[in-house]
Parts: sequence; C-alpha cells; structure tokens
Amino acid sequence: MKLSSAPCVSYWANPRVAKTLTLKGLTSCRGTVDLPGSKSIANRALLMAALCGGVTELRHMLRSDDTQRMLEALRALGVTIEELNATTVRVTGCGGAWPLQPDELYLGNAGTAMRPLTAVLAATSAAPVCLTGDARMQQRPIADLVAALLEGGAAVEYQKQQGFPPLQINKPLQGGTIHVDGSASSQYISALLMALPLVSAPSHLILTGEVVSWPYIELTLAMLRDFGIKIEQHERQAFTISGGQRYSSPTTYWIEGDASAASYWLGAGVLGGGPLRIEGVGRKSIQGDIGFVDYLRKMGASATLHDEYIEVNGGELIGIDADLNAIPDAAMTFATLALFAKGRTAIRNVANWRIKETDRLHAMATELRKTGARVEEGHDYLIIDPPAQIKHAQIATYDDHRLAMCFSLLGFSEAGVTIEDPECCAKTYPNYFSELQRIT
Ligand SMILES: O=C(O)C1=C[C@@H](OP(=O)(O)O)[C@@H](O)[C@H](O)C1
Ligand SMILES: C=C(OP(=O)(O)O)C(=O)O
Repeated sequence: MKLSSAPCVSYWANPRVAKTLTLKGLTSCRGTVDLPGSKSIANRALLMAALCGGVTELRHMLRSDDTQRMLEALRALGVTIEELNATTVRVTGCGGAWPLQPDELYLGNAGTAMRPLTAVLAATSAAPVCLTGDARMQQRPIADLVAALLEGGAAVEYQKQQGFPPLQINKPLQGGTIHVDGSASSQYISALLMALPLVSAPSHLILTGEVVSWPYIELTLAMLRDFGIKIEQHERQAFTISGGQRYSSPTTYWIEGDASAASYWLGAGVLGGGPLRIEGVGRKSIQGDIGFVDYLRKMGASATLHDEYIEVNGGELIGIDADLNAIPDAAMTFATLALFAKGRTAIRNVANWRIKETDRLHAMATELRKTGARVEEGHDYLIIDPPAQIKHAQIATYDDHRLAMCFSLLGFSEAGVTIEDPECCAKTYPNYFSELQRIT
C-alpha cells in the first residue's frame, strides 16, 4: 500500500480564526436529531444530475464546505443549479457537454469532488482543465487514479508535485482495459465507475491491491443504477462497462441522512442514556457506515435500527477489537468511545486514515493520550487503553471535521474537553455543535 503523503504543511496555515469550545458536564442526550444529508451521496448526486440530459431535483441536500466545492465547480462548468430552499436544489444537466470551459477548478479538501471530477472531466472535457485544492488536498495522493487514466489513453500532467494535485487534464480518456490500485482509496474506483460509461469505447476495469472502504464502491454502483447507468460487476475484481452511455434523470432524488455523522449521535445517545431518535438513515441505508450500529451493539450499546431511523438508549460500554476498514469515517468515533469503555479497544486495518483530512492515526493517538489514555499507534491500527479517569484536554483538530466531532463526546466526561477550531466541522456538518447544545 502506498500511503505516503507529501511533506506536511502545518495546520496553523489554515486561515480560519482559531477559536475553542469547551464542553463539560453533559449528562443527558434525549429527543430527536435530524441528520443532514450524506456528503458522499450529495456530491455524487450533484455530479450525476449534472451529467444527465434533463432536470433533477435533489432533496435533503447537504449544505457544507464539501458540497459547496462540488456545486461551485459544476457552476463554473456552466451547469445551472437553482437553490429552491435550504435543502433542495434543481440541477439542469448538460449531458456531459459542458457549456463553459474554465481553466481551473478549486475543490478545497473535498475528496468526493477532486477524485470524481478528475475522472469525469478526463472523459468529458473538450479543453485542458486544471484541478486544484487547498494545502491538504495537495498532500493527498492521486497517483493511482492518474495511472489508471493514463492507461485509458488520457494525458494528465502534475502541476507541482508528482502524484498530487494540482493536475491538468490535457487529452481525453478513451477506455479499454484499465487497472486501478484501490489500496489507498476507494474513491479512485468510484471515480472511474462514474467516468467510463461516458467514453465511446467499452472498458474493462480491473481492481488491483487490497481495495479499501469497499461499501463506498457499492454506494457508487447503487447510485449509478438510479441514474440509468449499467455496469457489469465480476465479484470484487473487475467491472465491464459499455461505452457511450447516458446518465438519465430520476427526476427527483432523495439524499439519505449522513450515516457517518449518525455515529456522533449514537455515541452521545449511549453516553447520555437516551432515549435518542436519529432521523434520516436506517436499516434501508445504502451507506456502509450504517454498519457502525452493529459494532456499537457489540460494545454493549442499546441501539435499534428501524427502516429510516435509529433509536439509542444508553448502554455500558466494553472495549472491542475490530477490523474497521469498511467504515473508515465512523470508525474514528470508536476511538473516543473507547475512553468510556471497560477494557481495551483495538481499531484495525485503517492505514488509509493517514491520507485523509490529516494523518488521522497519528492525530488520534496524540490527542487521545492527552486524556490520560495509553495508546499504541501502529502502521494501520490504534490500540487504546482508557485512563482510570479521563483528564480534561485541549484537543487540536488539525482542520479535520471528524476529530472535532468525535472528541465532542468527551463533554460527557466529568473533566470535560476543550475543542480547538470547532468550526472545521463545516466540511460536512456546519451546525453540529449547535445541535449538540440543543439536544444535550
Ligand atoms: O467515496 C466516498 O464518498 C468516500 C470514501 C471514503 O474514502 P476512501 O475510499 O479514500 O477511504 C471515505 O473516507 C470518504 O469520506 C468518502
Ligand atoms: C475522508 C473524508 O473526506 P474526503 O471525502 O475528503 O476523502 C471524510 O469525510 O472523513
């Protein structure tokens, strides 16, 4: 697995004003929370709707930094996106023939914009276009996706550092037999699955390496079906994709609540005793992170999955030892819940935490230790022995929304917690902390 990132830029380079938020003495968490729309579904839905020939109304749209990056990029390409209300947008697709040809698209730190747009624009852009992002995005590898695009006939040129954005697409993707290494990110595979139906030739996409975060590939396939794209899957090894396909609009599309965000409320519902009802996602979810509920139950929580909501009623936590490769985002919440559990928790097979918003394995180990926990940081795992008593800690968040949100659970400890730069949660959940205040 190739997981090195480019040399680190200090997170203090982030221009956001560093504020702190102290949470202490939270004792209950009851009532109902409505989840915001899923980031993964929202950004796929925006792109797929833009690729349709007709109009699509996207309901329960997430409004956050990541979706804003996708929305602005599509507008720069000439797609009309009307905001009908706070959570509904109407996208007038252009069938992959973009009305405008921007020189450059800025995608912040949104992996779900950078990777799919790289592949889709390689398949559709009529002119060279440069894709760039913030300082952290410029440290997040994209070489395995670019290698696949080159094999498929595209010409892609790195603008600064080999293997990392910014990059310029100079010549279109043709299709054919393409290999892609999925051991660093499933997003490379999802991106190719969205792009290859658009080229004229058929493709055979062969997966190499030990593919990570598999459920996100299933999510992509499910949504492609909803938008009229046909892909033949050969188990977990390969896909056959006819060329010359057209995305067709489902007319309206409902974006499920964010299952990764549900993990913070599930944690709060356990520590605060519930009863808490989490609306927007449930048994019928197409998101892999719904699997968090099963592991939480193994940890001793009382949580029930209904068709479209989850109910949680407290529980006494015990440590678990689990391979959480399938749910890398929600997995972070177990690291902070581990501080409240009896016994040791091991979170395994999460090497790709190192190339996300920050090096999450190192950041989590560093911040967990501030609470008095004993933490072993392995190359792809964390082993956490909780402290006898959680100490108050000021938690650095490294411009990583999930660090801010999962450490908020320490507000349920006697000592409490101070979170630096809580506003970084705007990447996927801008009103998380106001919701936490309301519900606790
Ligand atoms: O496809 C997606 O929507 C995502 C896939 C996962 O990334 P990796 O495949 O890089 O693990 C996940 O961590 C990310 O938040 C969203
Ligand atoms: C890894 C994440 O984001 P991205 O889509 O930028 O990879 C995340 O949201 O946890």
